[in-house]
Amino acid sequence: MFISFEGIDGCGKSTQARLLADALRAEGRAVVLTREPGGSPGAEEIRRLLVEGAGERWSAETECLLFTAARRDHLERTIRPALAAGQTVVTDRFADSTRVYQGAARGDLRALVDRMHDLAIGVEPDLTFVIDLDPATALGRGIARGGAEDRFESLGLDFQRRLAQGFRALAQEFPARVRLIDGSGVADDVAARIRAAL
Ligand SMILES: Nc1ncnc2c1ncn2[C@@H]1O[C@H](COP(=O)(O)OP(=O)(O)OP(=O)(O)O)[C@@H](O)[C@H]1O
Ligand SMILES: Cc1cn([C@H]2C[C@H](O)[C@@H](COP(=O)(O)O)O2)c(=O)[nH]c1=O
Repeated sequence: MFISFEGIDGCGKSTQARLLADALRAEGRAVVLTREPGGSPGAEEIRRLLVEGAGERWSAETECLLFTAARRDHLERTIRPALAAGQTVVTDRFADSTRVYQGAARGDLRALVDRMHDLAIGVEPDLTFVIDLDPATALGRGIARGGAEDRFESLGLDFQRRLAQGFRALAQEFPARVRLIDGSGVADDVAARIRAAL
């Protein structure tokens, strides 16, 4: 089974991906917990170019190409081999992030995103959890966490609001696969909502 977690920066998806992977392993399943951009050595190199790059280094179009290239490597080197071996794959972000970040929030590039996806990726998760959290709360969690903001987190509250809207719209666009999960409250409460949906 192939499961992805999606949502705005700081919504809690890494925490929830880890909790779900731990819970499935405790039930005896073999689970590969991975992330995007990254999840394979080559894709982690592309991640450094993308996420740690300076402010306006890349256009939204170039970002779309780079995220897609990273995803192709992740798919070839990590996701497909794990699924072929009968393992469950839990990924922190996948193609929906490109649909929302590059396709909607950074520009009106959804047609390009879809063409790149069809050309180079062509698969979707079986199930996607979108962690839905108020952007101000997510920003507050990020500030409490401390450390360096990444290039996208520094784009501000209005950008995060556009993202949140874009992620909610995914649940309507892909109702068979995408589940919107209320991300408010403590992590264990959010995890319980995810288990109920699973
Ligand atoms: N339900 C929760 N309540 C309060 N704090 C939380 C909750 N879930 C996660 N956090 C904390 O909020 C911060 C962001 O969480 P996490 O890294 O899981 O989010 P994320 O969506 O993966 O963020 P990013 O996209 O920025 O990597 C972390 O410090 C984490 O410990
Ligand atoms: C896969 C993907 C990611 N992004 C953005 C979203 C985040 O701001 C960063 C990744 O950082 P995280 O803390 O590991 O979530 O990259 C994007 O814009 N497009 C994508 O396809």
